[in-house]
Amino acid sequence: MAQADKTTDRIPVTVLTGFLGSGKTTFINYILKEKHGLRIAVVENEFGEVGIDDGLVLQTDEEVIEMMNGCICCTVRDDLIQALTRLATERRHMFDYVVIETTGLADPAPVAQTFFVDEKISQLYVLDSIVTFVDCQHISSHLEEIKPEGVENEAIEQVAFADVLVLNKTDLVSAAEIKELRKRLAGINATARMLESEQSRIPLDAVLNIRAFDLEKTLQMDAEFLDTDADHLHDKSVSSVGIVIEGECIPNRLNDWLSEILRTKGADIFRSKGILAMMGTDEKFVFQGVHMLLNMGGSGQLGLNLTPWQPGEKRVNKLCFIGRNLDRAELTAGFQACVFNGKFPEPGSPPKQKLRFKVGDPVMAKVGPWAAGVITALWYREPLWETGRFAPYQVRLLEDDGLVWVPRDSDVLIRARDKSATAK
Ligand SMILES: Nc1nc2c(ncn2[C@@H]2O[C@H](COP(=O)(O)OP(=O)(O)OP(=O)(O)O)[C@@H](O)[C@H]2O)c(=O)[nH]1
Repeated sequence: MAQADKTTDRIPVTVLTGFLGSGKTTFINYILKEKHGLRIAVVENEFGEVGIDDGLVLQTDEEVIEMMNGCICCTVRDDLIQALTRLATERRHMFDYVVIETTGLADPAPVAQTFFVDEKISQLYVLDSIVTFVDCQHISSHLEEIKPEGVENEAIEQVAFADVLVLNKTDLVSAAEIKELRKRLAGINATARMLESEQSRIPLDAVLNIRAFDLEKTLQMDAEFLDTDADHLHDKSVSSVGIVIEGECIPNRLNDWLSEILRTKGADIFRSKGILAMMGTDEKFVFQGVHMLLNMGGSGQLGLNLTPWQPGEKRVNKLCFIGRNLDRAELTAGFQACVFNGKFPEPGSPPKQKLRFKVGDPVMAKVGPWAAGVITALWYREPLWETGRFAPYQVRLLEDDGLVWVPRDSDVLIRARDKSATAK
């Protein structure tokens, strides 16, 4: 792959755009891991009261600059100009390519415009291309959204301005849906090259250093492209709620709460993400939601390998929700209830139901496959379970001495065992 712009010595820039959750940060992490011979500086911009992406971008030797609090296409454009000027003047020896990740709600046009209308920036940088990520599962609903008068549909703008369209998350849709989507996207942008990907994995030479941005073509599509006074309006009903709360989360409560709000409000919650402290582990937990789809796990499991919570370090949970008509008080209270407040709930009384087995009985328990065990407790409960929640049995498994609890006294989950056959 070529190094910097040899002819002019200007630094090439790729602008990454694409609706919330389409796979931009996944792509950034992919390029930071790949060997491509380029030293890349990454500029991150996030829409959201609480910055999460700086934690979700892999730690590398590359330059990563985070710009927060506002949309790169409007309020922080001056910050972008300053950051790019500083990079080129103070740290020029450290990189030869720039990738800018815009927020999922950014209109790419004003960002692209910066490389033509700002004199200094246009001398230092050349806009290589606008690469737009598309979440194959969710893009259609965002393209169809009716906006208030004068407010632009960001998803359409992002597709319209793309030099390359990356149809990501092909694992979540059928081949027929992809074919249909290709037609629809071509209707908005007939000239962009389309690539398909899973986990944002695309050949890097198809998106970096391709010199695809064409000012003539852009001006034909949008005659006001270079007009710095042309204003654009964002949809004010879309906002973000950031939550920062110290403490440790109770895993099953958090899981139930997140699943419930995404199940019931996922149409309006476009995007959710967070970095969390969980009881019983020093590992940081990450959750990522796109509408109703939720991905949650230890940072290792998600391939992020964040530095674990250190001894003495305050465990501060950071979450961000972006969507339409969000209820800040309800979201904050809901999360607060998932954080352990130092008090264990009262146990309450177990149900009056008569159980089939007693302590010491040999049983087979369904833990994936059936496993032999012995009943160790009746009406078992975990200390953090809500008041009145009990499991009929706790069972010690013979194979590894592990303890499990059985949620129902039913033959589907627990059966009598012939003691002589498998007892330890
Ligand atoms: N199933 C599936 N999930 C994916 C794929 N690519 C990314 N994801 C997941 O989608 C979620 C959002 O991905 P991100 O890369 O954070 O999206 P983004 O465009 O940076 O999102 P914003 O920062 O909100 O604009 C994460 O949970 C990813 O792991 C894919 O190809 N298939």
